[in-house]
Amino acid sequence: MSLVLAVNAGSSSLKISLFRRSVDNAANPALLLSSSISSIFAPPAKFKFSFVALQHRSLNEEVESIHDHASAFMHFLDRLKEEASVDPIDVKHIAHRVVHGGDYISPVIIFEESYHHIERLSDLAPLHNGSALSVIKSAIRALPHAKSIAFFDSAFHKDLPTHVATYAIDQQVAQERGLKKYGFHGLSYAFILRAVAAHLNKAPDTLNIIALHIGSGASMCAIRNGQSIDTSMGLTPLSGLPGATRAGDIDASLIFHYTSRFPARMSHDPSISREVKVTEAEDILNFKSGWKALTGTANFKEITEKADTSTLSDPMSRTADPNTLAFRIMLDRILHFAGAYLSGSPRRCVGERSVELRRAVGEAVACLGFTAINEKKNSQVSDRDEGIIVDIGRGDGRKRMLVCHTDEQLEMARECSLASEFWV
Ligand SMILES: Nc1ncnc2c1ncn2[C@@H]1O[C@H](COP(=O)(O)OP(=O)(O)O)[C@@H](O)[C@H]1O
Ligand SMILES: CC(=O)OP(=O)(O)O
Ligand SMILES: [Mg+2]
Repeated sequence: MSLVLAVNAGSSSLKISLFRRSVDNAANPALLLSSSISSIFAPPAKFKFSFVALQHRSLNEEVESIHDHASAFMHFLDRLKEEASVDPIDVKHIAHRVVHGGDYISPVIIFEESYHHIERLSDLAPLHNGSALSVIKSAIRALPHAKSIAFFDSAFHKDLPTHVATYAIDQQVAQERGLKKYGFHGLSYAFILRAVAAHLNKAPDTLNIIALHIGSGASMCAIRNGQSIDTSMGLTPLSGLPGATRAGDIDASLIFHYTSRFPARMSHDPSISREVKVTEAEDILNFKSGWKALTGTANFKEITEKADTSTLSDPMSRTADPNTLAFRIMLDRILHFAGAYLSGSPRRCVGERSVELRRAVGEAVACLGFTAINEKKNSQVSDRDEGIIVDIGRGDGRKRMLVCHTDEQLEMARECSLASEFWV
């Protein structure tokens, strides 16, 4: 039996799915079971295990001993054996999502060289590459007979136009140090592209889409003729939209207000005047900012429940309510990128999860020619919706809003299953 274990180390979660590959249908690996461990850094972690073959019978537990991605992975392996009676020895391929691949633009088997390449990029994805490597290390230790293969988020954006990928800095330095826009969430965008193409019965390379991936990390991607032509994240997953703990785009000079160069110039708060190093400023912008810093919660669902969305049409809002402010900031930044991306050809807009955010974005982009949202359809899309695509627009306009349940694990399993070089 050919089993592929697909492991997705996100910034707040670990999602794992087990697939069976069949040689005659390599493009469609069959899902056997899936698991997700969320709130990894807000203990107790929540562990879910769902058996597809058993009508999605599931196991839900809070696990005190999970405190990072590696312990989450080891807990999964224990449950795999105990609950699903799958002997890990039967798993011969493990597909790992790695956010930053640098100049690696295709999946690679993890050997010493590729491992160190990913390690060297850890600074450029501080919430991700290190966690992914800790899982890769655990996997190699626990399942030494299996091939660990890295699939890169950045690969989907490999052909960004030069003027989009280039920062206006000294180009010699930029080239020597690889300082350019890479873009991330590429496995998700690849999945969405294929799913939307199948839904519309069109070839992926004819599609124009604006895709939104809004999780703990949030980004947007303009896809023209099936290719990423712009995306909101950049050299690192810090830029673009704010995330759970990430600031998103800021004036780059803001960083100096956390360092010794600009002590307390604009504040009487003594905590700001103390000397802070650039690495600490990086830590603040990656781990201690975003909507967690604004509201106290990293869970956007809670924010949408508390935010006052009745005042969104007021462009001059002066809201002081933290949840409403966080929601508005998110909406404002999404519309900023949507406006830029929409200046090209007509597109479909694809998003997921938050009913409120979809409604707010839908109302705001209606003036750009999108069909208005059908509220009933919008609110009926469930978190767990198995139907991958839901069209939440009213009628059949050319510009439509779709909801797509993304699946980065399936994308990796499919790529892994199709790549004959991994099966020799
Ligand atoms: N129904 C929902 N409405 C709004 N936000 C949601 C909803 N469900 C999940 N979220 C947000 O998505 C986050 C998880 O995103 P996810 O992409 O799965 O995590 P990761 O970034 O670790 O991969 C949650 O912490 C929460 O902020
Ligand atoms: C790139 C990124 O931010 O990933 P995630 O949303 O899984 O944290
Ligand atoms: Mg994720």
